[in-house]
Amino acid sequence: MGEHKFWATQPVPQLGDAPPLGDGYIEASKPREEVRQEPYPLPKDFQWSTIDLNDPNQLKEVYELLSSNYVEDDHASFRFQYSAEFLHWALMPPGHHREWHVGVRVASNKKLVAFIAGIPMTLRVRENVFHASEINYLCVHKKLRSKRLAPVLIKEVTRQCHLKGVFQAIYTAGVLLPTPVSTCRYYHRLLNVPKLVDIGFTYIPRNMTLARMIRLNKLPTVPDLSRNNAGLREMEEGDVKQVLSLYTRYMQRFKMVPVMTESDVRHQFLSGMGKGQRPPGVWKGRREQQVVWTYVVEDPRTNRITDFFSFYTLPSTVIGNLKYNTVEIAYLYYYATEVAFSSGAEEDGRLKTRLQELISDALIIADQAGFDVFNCLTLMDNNQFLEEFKFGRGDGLLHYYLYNWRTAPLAGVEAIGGDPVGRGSHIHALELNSNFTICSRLIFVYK
Ligand SMILES: CCCCCCCCCCCCCC(=O)SCCNC(=O)CCNC(=O)[C@H](O)C(C)(C)COP(=O)(O)OP(=O)(O)OC[C@H]1O[C@@H](n2cnc3c(N)ncnc32)[C@H](O)[C@@H]1OP(=O)(O)O
Repeated sequence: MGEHKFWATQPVPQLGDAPPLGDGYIEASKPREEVRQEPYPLPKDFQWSTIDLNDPNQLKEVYELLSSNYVEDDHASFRFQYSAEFLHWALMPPGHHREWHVGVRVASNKKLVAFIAGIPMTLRVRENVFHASEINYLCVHKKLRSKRLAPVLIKEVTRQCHLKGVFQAIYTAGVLLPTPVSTCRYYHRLLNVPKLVDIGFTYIPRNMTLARMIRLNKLPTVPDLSRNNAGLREMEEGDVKQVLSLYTRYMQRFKMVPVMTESDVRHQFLSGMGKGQRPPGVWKGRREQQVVWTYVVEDPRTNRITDFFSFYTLPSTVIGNLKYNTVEIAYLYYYATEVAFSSGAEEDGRLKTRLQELISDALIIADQAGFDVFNCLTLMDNNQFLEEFKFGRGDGLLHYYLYNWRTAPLAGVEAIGGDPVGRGSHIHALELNSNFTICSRLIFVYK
């Protein structure tokens, strides 16, 4: 991994450190008066700028910076294309701080050339629950790379977190830094096969034809749990309490999870639902400006919410393709089911069956809404459906990091049946070209 001049100075586990014996902070928290009061110096010609994402012009500036300069795959074929609605949703959860949306501008013309953002959260790592910030969207304009601006941005957002009394953080990156707490792999379920072949996201293997590939990936048009009064419908405001309860209980299965409140659930699962109403029972098409898609299953006899699942939209720009500008990608978000709490359900396969019913419907909904591909990571209970649903192993890894918190490594990729390579190639018998290296919202839950 070479030398890390910056990371060697930070309170993170260093390479080669022995796994910690117990969990805890690396550096003690400081009282506010001991936190550095003035911003870190920037190179001459640049200035700090707190970004007000409620101002549509500033939101657009961030959107434009990221659209042209954010994460690309290794072959420079795809680049994340966050929409303004997405950024508004992802960066303004309940309790967010304007000061944690840190920008750098050129002093002379005020052009936004770098950005980093934090949002507050409550995190549970094993049995410890603490306030943390989730850091994301670190971006330096392509023309200003390799000038050590990134460490200054990181130090400044850290200072801003310290000023609010937050001394721990979580973040993900495609690059390997000191030192991941876990690593996950992306998996992809092809939906619009001809387009994905056209743009080079995937290809037709030698012993396969396009027609056969389309047939193999074809999905039904109506979600199964919407038939026979089985209770599938979009989540609504009135479901918040029950979804929170289901989420909280289900997440007990995992070792690293965001702890949510009612307002978090409302924000994460409803506020990005977009404009307008889709009539009940209509599965085709999408709402204007919709970022997150959340569905619940309501037991028609008891009116209890027994399950939920969600996914969000994050298109990627297709770089240099004449036919297509973007690839529409759905990312699996959170899900939970009551079945997990009925005794013996895991052992006798009922949990697996139920998860498959839910995710199968998520795929159908995404397909009907015109998504090209459905992504997920090797975390939560995703190993229960990757193979059956023809998810293909991607070539992108996502490393998870904790700042100023020590804990033994958590299972990530290994959670998938021990041999992701074999299983992955078995699933699809084809290689997927998709090194999407960072998740827009973090989903960090491991067994
Ligand atoms: C208590 C609260 C704490 C809050 C803070 C918690 C920590 C948060 C940490 C941030 C979490 C971010 C989560 C995300 O958003 S991950 C997404 C990152 N963004 C992109 O990949 C977009 C495209 N790339 C760029 O914009 C630039 O290449 C970036 C900005 C990434 C680096 O710019 P540049 O290429 O011009 O480099 P430099 O000369 O300025 O600086 C070089 C130094 O920077 C270290 N580096 C490079 N990439 C990353 C990276 N992704 N995370 C952490 N460190 C990174 C690198 O190892 C080296 O340090 P060292 O190896 O010498 O030591």
